[in-house]
Amino acid sequence: MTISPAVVIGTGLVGASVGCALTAAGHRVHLEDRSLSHARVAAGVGAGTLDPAVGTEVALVVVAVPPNALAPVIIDGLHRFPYATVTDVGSVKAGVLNALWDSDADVARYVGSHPMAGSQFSGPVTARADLFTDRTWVIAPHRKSAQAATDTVRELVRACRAQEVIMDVDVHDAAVARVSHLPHLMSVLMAGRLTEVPAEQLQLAGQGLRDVTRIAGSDPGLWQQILGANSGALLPELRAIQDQLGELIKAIEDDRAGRPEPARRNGQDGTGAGASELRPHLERGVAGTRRIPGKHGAAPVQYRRLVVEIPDTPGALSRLFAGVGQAGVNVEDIAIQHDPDRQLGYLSLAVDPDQADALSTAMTAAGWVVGEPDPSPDLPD
Ligand SMILES: NC(=O)c1ccc[n+]([C@@H]2O[C@H](COP(=O)([O-])OP(=O)(O)OC[C@H]3O[C@@H](n4cnc5c(N)ncnc54)[C@H](O)[C@@H]3O)[C@@H](O)[C@H]2O)c1
Ligand SMILES: O=C(O)C(=O)C[C@]1(C(=O)O)C=C[C@@H](O)C=C1
Repeated sequence: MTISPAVVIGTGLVGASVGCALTAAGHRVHLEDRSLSHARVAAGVGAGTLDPAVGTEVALVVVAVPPNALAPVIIDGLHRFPYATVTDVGSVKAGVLNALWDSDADVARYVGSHPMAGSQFSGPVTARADLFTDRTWVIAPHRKSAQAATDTVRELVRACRAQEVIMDVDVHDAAVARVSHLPHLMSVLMAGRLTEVPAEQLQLAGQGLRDVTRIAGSDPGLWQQILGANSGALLPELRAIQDQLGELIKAIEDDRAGRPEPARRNGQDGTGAGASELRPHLERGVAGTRRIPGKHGAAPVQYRRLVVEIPDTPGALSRLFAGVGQAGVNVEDIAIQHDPDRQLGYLSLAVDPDQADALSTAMTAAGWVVGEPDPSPDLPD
């Protein structure tokens, strides 16, 4: 299946990243955007050329415009590029397809798709050729999609080094309500509360808060369109969370009421009837995080994390990784926290649980200060 030359319409974060990935894979990419400056910046970061494509030669059109603009731009693309497969990267699929059924466009050449990769940023300046590497990319053929069109989109996904998942349009929209849109709103609510927190208290913000609020920094205009396009699937999820929030509040109220007054004042653990009601909520959270697939879409793997103190000096990281390599251990993930008071950081290494003890011993013998391996299995990222 050939995907060259390709046209990317909408050269913001996702479109320019597609352009960069395809260009890096050796394909010719023509860029279009209603904002000429976006297209220019996209070309500047290596997403493709501003030269117009010859309509009859184009093999693939990737539409990466905001949700409300998707359907008309796809329809226009099907008309202007009469032999091309047209796909889009929109976050919600059913409404776009319904609009296409109502049009006179050659719908057989359209196969929708959705890379499950992005960021809180917008525009081509933040584009990255590796945005989709190893990330899931949903392909959602419909009942009239030509097999050749689906195969062309599969080739696009391969060229962007993503992992394809073929899924029905409605199943996709229900899934993203749960794994993308509801999490987004939870992050928004949490981050919104911060507007009422005094600045001196915000100084205490740690990584947990940053993890929970990152995506709340996304473009409200884009998300208003995404959420509006998927409100049917989203509302039951929101109501379920509303119920669970009520249960959580009650559990904490009962916990509080169950503590004898001195224990409550001293902040001690309660022994009253309500004291145990909170725990199932916390355990359910742990169970949920463990269901998130691991790297490369594999089954969830519970790694263990070793925390190694690392001096803030040149070459320290490379010495540390050389030591890990000599111990024959593969590092699955890393994270660094900086000590606010001392000139050192803490490097957290996620490794196979069977190798954690041996690595800890080897690193300690080599002079590193290693925290005890966390006895509880790590949760997947
Ligand atoms: N941001 C993410 O994390 C993410 C991830 C996956 C998919 N998506 C989807 O990708 C699409 C693009 O999102 P983004 O984050 O790249 O947005 P963006 O704002 O970074 O880019 C959108 C681009 O489309 C252009 N545009 C708008 N209307 C147009 C039109 N009618 N014709 C031509 N160009 C037009 C804009 O000028 C802009 O350059 C959306 O449909 C979104 O749902 C976003
Ligand atoms: O910001 C990120 O990390 C994302 O991957 C964003 C994310 C997601 O929720 O997974 C958001 C919306 C898109 O439709 C796809 C990806």
